[in-house]
Amino acid sequence: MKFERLEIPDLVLCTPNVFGDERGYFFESFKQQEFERFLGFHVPFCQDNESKSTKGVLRGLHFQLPPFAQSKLVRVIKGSVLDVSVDLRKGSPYFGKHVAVELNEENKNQLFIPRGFAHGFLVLSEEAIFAYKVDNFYSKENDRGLLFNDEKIGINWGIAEDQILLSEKDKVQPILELADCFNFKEDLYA
Ligand SMILES: Cc1cn([C@H]2C[C@H](O)[C@@H](COP(=O)(O)OP(=O)(O)O[C@H]3O[C@H](C)C(=O)[C@H](O)[C@H]3O)O2)c(=O)[nH]c1=O
Repeated sequence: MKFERLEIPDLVLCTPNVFGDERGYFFESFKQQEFERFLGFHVPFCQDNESKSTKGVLRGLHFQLPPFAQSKLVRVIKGSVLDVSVDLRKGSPYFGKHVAVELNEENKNQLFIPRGFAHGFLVLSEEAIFAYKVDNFYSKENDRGLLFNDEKIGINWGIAEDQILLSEKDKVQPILELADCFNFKEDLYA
């Protein structure tokens, strides 16, 4: 697995070594030892999630409030998505900034998104199967979100808004200025 820090360095792009042969392919999708050696800390993943969505679906931007905040290790099993992470950590030099990367079944790239970020993705292919690990259990009461088209964040989703399919919840998420829930700290788990 190759690891690469992105423009917001706490976001880590992970590219697996894929072994192809006449049958198809094999790759190790997660190996705790090498993952944590790169990060320099333990990530207590405790839940795996999977969702399937059709073209134009946008899920996000979501996060959970502390102490239920979640780090995520996300990947696309089928199709292609534009994956976006927004830094919500007060005190971070990147507060309110976002990083967008394409994750798809061809590149098999994964993205590690630490606690303190809002996360969402737009489906670019006809269908996408999205799978991810989280390091804190789901807490409906602490599930929060940001508006996908908040001008203060300024995400270019690459398609007209009337082409985007949102859940009713995601149509009415608050704006960045109301997000006052994370402090930037060196130790994610302090
Ligand atoms: C996230 C989650 C949801 N649910 C239930 C709650 C609802 O009845 C149903 C769909 O939930 P929701 O519409 O919040 O699902 P997504 O829009 O895919 O939410 C996810 O979207 C973005 C991409 C994220 O990064 C988060 O992981 C997560 O918020 O699954 C559970 O039972 N457990 C869970 O962990």
